[in-house]
Amino acid sequence: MKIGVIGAGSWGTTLADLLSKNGHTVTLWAYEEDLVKRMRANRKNDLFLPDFTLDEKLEFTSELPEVAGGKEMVVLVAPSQVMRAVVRQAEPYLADNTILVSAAKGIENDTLMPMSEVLREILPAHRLENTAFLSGPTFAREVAAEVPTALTVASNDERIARLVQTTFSCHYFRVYRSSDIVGVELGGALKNVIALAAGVSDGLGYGYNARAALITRGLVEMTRIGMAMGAREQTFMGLSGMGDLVLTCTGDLSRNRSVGLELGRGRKLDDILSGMKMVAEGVKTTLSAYQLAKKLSVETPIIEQMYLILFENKDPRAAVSDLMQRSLKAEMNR
Ligand SMILES: NC(=O)C1=CN([C@@H]2O[C@H](COP(=O)(O)OP(=O)(O)OC[C@H]3O[C@@H](n4cnc5c(N)ncnc54)[C@H](O)[C@@H]3O)[C@@H](O)[C@H]2O)C=CC1
Ligand SMILES: O=C(CO)COP(=O)(O)O
Repeated sequence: MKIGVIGAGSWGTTLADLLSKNGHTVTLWAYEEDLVKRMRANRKNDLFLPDFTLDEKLEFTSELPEVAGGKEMVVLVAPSQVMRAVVRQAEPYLADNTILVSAAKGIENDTLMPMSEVLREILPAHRLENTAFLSGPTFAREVAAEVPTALTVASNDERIARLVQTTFSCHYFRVYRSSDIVGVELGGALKNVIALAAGVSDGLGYGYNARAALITRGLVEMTRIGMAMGAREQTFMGLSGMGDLVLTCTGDLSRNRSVGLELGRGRKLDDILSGMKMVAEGVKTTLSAYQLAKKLSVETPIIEQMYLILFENKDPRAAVSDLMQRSLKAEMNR
């Protein structure tokens, strides 16, 4: 297949490399023109995925018409807050039957939309059946190193899900199918908020008990928001829900968990973010998730405390104390 990948961060670069190794003809678009020049010269993404030499057949561009035009599949891997702008610019160049695969994990600020709703708003109706959403426990560096990985693709159209599944799957990358788009993409977006909280807890020096509690109760909050948005409860028990939540709350490769760790150790958010080239999607998604939960009248105490730490400067220790001293309840798992 001829495939374009929009976004040469660590995940877009890794997926482009994988697809090229799978035998497809792949063009990777980077936002940074200089990076394109260096990737052409060195076959390395020194900004976002150093240490890996990219497949020799992979092509690079900074021109959207080149990555979008004449492609059977285009993979969207820009950060979620800029996805709308990037897709709007690329859309006019897409062929009528191009399949779009979104791999971003976030909820847009202001509109509070997951990526499927953003796409529904900006794409012409005929494109919507040709979309799929890829999510799951997938640290880019591990996939680039060909470590066994499993994840989920969701689409309304079973044929599209099957096609994406076979296009991406290989001996180290196993893709499962789902028809629950909102569940799959919200799992990936909301787990980042809980990963920030798990990082805060570890940064404060709390132990494994606290982390296990955050993961378990965090999953309940994710499920509640998801169900209020029309997702299936069962989806949150899968790779794109619990799978990605466990990975990101416990894995030291997580950027979101790292930001939380630094917050727990007492650093200020602006300070932490100013030293990062990469995106920690959970920061902006916390604001969206907090507002979305309020709008849907869903109880999400961990997300609320994470919002207060990030956006109202609340002391992390006070946030944990407030979580612990809420009124005592029966254990409700949804
Ligand atoms: N890195 C990972 O392990 C995984 C990341 N993801 C998701 O993939 C999406 C992309 O993240 P990463 O590849 O990790 O990015 P990254 O953090 O490695 O790099 C940042 C990316 O943002 C792009 N960017 C910054 N400003 C931009 C703008 N104004 N317009 C267009 N692009 C801009 C940069 O060019 C670069 O591609 C995110 O939603 C992330 O949650 C999903 C699974 C795994
Ligand atoms: O989504 C991811 C793994 O599935 C990557 O997590 P971070 O964005 O926290 O690094």
